[in-house]
Amino acid sequence: MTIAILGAGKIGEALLAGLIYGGFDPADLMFTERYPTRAAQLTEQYGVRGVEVAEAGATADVIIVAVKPQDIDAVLADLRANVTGKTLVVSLCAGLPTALYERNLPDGTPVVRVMPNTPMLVGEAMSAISPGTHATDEHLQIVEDLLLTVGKVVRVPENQQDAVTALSGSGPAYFFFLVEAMIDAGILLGLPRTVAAELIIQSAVGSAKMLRESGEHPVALREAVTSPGGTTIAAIRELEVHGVRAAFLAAIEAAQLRSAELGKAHQ
Ligand SMILES: NC(=O)C1=CN([C@@H]2O[C@H](COP(=O)(O)OP(=O)(O)OC[C@H]3O[C@@H](n4cnc5c(N)ncnc54)[C@H](OP(=O)(O)O)[C@@H]3O)[C@@H](O)[C@H]2O)C=CC1
Ligand SMILES: O=C(O)[C@@H]1CCC=N1
Repeated sequence: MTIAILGAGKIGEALLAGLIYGGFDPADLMFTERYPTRAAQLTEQYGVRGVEVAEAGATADVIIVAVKPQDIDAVLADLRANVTGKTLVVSLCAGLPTALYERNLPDGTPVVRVMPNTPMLVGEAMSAISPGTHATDEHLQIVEDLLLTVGKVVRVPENQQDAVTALSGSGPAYFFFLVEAMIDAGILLGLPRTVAAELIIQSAVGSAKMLRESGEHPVALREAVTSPGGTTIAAIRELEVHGVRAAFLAAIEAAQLRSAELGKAHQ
């Protein structure tokens, strides 16, 4: 099975690296990139061929679209004439519905919409997949197997993809933002930046492992840290006073609305 990744930017390169790390033969992979210097650098690093979108469309069994949603029209125009209705098309693009691809590609084209995230780079992606009209269970299985090499996969109805995008697609950015803010707090308290960073990053990794491995609800884990009359409850009170929970609800809702907007721009 040959796979072409269209747009080897942040998420496209993460997938390329992850697939190779997961055992794919670089000879079965190709990518497209607009700038020759970037393409040459990727070829040198991964041993994968850079090609034009037209060649990728004509030769690959699976096309994975990883360009920004704003760039999709040019890609569809280049693909249209070069794919057959049998090529499996996988979209990683926020907001873009499978119907957009189905309308612009040959009749019967199987399309699977995916929302991955960047922890793919370390084999810890969370990806959600949804079939378009012509994607069969077999197509979904192909995509699921590909993504299992770089992390976890869930299947969701397509109408949940904007919410997924807001939660796990953008999610790593919220955690990084939190870590950044906590390191700044360490600076405020007079700690050297390197020490503050080590304290917070290890606390983040340890907390994530506890969430995954203990099977406990986050509330129970937080309560176990929160001693009566102690330090943690003093901090939690400030988080509540500053509306941090409400800020997360509003922020994630805004991300969902933006995902839906990106889709509407291409209807
Ligand atoms: N970053 C993330 O965490 C996630 C991103 N996504 C989705 O993945 C997609 C890519 O995002 P991201 O990787 O962040 O963006 P990037 O801008 O890093 O990557 C997009 C890449 O596509 C290239 N490109 C654009 N048009 C073409 C074209 N016509 N032919 C070939 N290459 C092209 C761009 O080149 P150039 O640099 O020249 O513009 C760029 O290298 C988006 O649709 C996004 O919604 C999904 C989940 C998570
Ligand atoms: O910010 C974005 O639009 C993309 C989609 C999800 C994560 N990054």
